[in-house]
Amino acid sequence: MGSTRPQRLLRAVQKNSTRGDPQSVISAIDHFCRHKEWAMNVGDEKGSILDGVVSEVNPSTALELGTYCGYSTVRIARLLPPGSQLITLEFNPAYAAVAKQVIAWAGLQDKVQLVEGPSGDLIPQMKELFGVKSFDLVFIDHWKDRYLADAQLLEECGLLRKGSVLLADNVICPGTPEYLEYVRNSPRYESRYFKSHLEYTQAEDGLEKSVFLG
Ligand SMILES: Cn1cnc(CNC(=O)c2cc(-c3ccc(F)cc3)cc(O)c2O)c1
Ligand SMILES: [Mg+2]
Repeated sequence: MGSTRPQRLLRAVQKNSTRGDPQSVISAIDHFCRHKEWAMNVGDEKGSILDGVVSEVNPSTALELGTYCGYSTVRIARLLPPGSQLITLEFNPAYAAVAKQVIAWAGLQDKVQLVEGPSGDLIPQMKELFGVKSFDLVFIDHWKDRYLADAQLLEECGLLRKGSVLLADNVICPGTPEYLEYVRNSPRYESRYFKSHLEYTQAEDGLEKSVFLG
């Protein structure tokens, strides 16, 4: 059985970055994806926008939907203040296994709770599993046809408070039309589009930042 792309990405991290140095892990993944094999990480250009939003929100409790190889998990966790937690949900066990090792290599395992399973089942368990009251920031980057359902589920489970920020990747490419329509037209959100490019390409993509108004 040959290696998978996530496994080759992990090997590139272990070869080309310094253990315990998150920035070097981010750079190693970006180099691998730009020069060796494209992979669906949020990437460096959209990643800088993500960094800005994380720094602005300065979350005590953050949620990520869609871990993949842990690239955005590392980007977010490296900016979290001491004592804060990032919970990241991944459906695919093979991705979760790689992400766990990437997060550990970056030395961020104490700030991150990686949970395997379907987001639709796990979101209603966040309070009982992790004692979460509400999320200050949610980075949405999983299956594009789950964005709307999971945003509404977060509302219904009382996991959003006045001022909670949703940041959604890929709202143009591959696109999340029903989610965009919802957050841009709902009186419960103040939404703004950050124009960018699909990771490691010149195709248009962007992030949608939506503040929950309560
Ligand atoms: C299988 N799976 C596990 N997690 C997921 C969720 N992520 C995506 O689907 C995803 C896809 C793309 C993308 C793929 C092909 C293409 F031509 C253009 C864009 C980019 C992204 O940033 C993504 O987050 C999918
Ligand atoms: Mg994405």
